[in-house]
Amino acid sequence: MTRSAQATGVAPRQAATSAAFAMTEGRVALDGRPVLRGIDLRVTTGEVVAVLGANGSGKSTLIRALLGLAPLSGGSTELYGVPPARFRDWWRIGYVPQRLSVGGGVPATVREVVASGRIARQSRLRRAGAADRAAVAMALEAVGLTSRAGDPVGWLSGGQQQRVLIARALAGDPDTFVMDEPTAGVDAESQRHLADTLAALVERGKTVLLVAHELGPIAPLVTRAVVLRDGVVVHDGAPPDGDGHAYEPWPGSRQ
Ligand SMILES: Nc1ncnc2c1ncn2[C@@H]1O[C@H](COP(=O)(O)OP(=O)(O)OP(=O)(O)O)[C@@H](O)[C@H]1O
Repeated sequence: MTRSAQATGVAPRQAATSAAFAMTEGRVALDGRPVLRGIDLRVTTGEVVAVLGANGSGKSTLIRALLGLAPLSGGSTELYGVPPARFRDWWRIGYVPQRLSVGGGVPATVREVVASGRIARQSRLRRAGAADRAAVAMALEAVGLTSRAGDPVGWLSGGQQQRVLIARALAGDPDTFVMDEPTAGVDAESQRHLADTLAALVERGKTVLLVAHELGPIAPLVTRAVVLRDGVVVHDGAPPDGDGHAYEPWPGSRQ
């Protein structure tokens, strides 16, 4: 009897590419200390996943490992079915790091930082054009910073700088957004802007993976919570009721 896979000739591996991220038994050691201790995580298209956990539980390290920024000491991870080292479609990922790191007197304007989000979309053959300028203008509008476009980013508040980073990711129109603590230390107005921006992304079927201490106004948009404790996943499922602050202890968590 012929097996169905042989009969159809369809490789079973194809299903894996629908996942934006797929980590299997992922391990990371920093300074010789295990920080991630065997993480299995698969994030599929259209999910809005919040990574929660106490300080030092490994949230940022997980995000960095998923993007190939922190090398694995064990296990494997893939972006859209491809290991990070061989991944080329970086325009598909919009990464919003925890903080803007253009201090030290770099006089970049808000518009310039946002425009840098178009780089993965450009090539040596095609320089910035009307489509890029339109995407930057739309991204600035989406985060409510159009009127500050010409200002040096250093003049903006922490919450506004966070919005610049989000606009930079929006400008690239990626499929997946990865945000490291977009709500941390951010004023109420910026949090509301973030919630509105996320709602529009969700509407368009984008995938979102974000790290948070507390979810605040974005809580209703989150479809799944992954809770870390000491480098392992102790809950993967329904998001918390309320603002996401009550992640520990987690009812029914895997201990
Ligand atoms: N470069 C590094 N070298 C050594 N240890 C590190 C390094 N970066 C992080 N760590 C340690 O790894 C652990 C996890 O850090 P990580 O930043 O991933 O946690 P986190 O959950 O994101 O924390 P927070 O909520 O405070 O941002 C912590 O104990 C931290 O001290």
